[in-house]
Amino acid sequence: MAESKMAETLLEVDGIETCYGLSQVLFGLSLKVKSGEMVALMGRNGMGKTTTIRSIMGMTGARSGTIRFAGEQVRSLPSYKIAKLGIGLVPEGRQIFPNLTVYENLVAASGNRAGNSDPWTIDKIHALFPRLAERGNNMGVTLSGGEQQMLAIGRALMTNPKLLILDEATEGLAPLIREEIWNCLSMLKGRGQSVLVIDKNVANLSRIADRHYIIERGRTVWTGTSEQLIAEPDLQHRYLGI
Ligand SMILES: Nc1ncnc2c1ncn2[C@@H]1O[C@H](COP(=O)(O)OP(=O)(O)OP(=O)(O)O)[C@@H](O)[C@H]1O
Repeated sequence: MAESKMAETLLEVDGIETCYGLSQVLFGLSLKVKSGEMVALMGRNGMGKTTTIRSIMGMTGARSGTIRFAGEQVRSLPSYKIAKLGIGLVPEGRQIFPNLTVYENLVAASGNRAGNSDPWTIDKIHALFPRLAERGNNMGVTLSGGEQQMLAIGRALMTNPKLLILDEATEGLAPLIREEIWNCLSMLKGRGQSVLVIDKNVANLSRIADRHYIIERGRTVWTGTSEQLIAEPDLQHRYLGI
């Protein structure tokens, strides 16, 4: 049943504090993603969204608090172990492998550890983003920004993640490509994929995300559903500068 599936917490971040050297960026930040949910993380530049993702992934370890993923405590695990538990990351700046071909980028970390009954395959990724099939033999470095983002999403999906995280899903992309990425996210939500997404487009986020967290100076200052976010335009003005 969708109801009982929605009730299961996949990711639970509770009271994390994260620093870069002596500079503390997160001050007791908490959030949750339930199975099958699409959750948005919003906030103005520099408020700690990327640092939250880096903390979850173990790239910049949180010094306190708890992070549980799929029932396991992951706060002090190395990044590769956290990824293997089933988190697919589409990082800020995409970070595709520039000296591998598009095809090699897609298959480099592919797998189905979670035992997804309808796993992503290269053919399905090509059907989702036909441009990646056309450019299969091209080196990553030759791709446009939009193609790189499609590749980064395709690469993350090829790991068949329990949770897909996108940091700046559509930042810096041309309008048509942005639309393609939003359509892709809608389709993923329809498939029941759990997603944590950072983006600045509140209109699109409130169209497809189930819940939202607004971060201000390393703390969660608001959380609610899309309906609640739309009903409070003042919030967008106060915390998002819109
Ligand atoms: N490697 C780093 N070393 C020191 N400070 C950092 C580092 N990375 C980020 N910061 C600082 O941490 C704070 C939060 O940055 P973060 O990138 O998490 O914000 P953000 O909300 O993702 O913003 P943006 O939308 O600009 O990406 C900022 O003040 C930033 O300058």
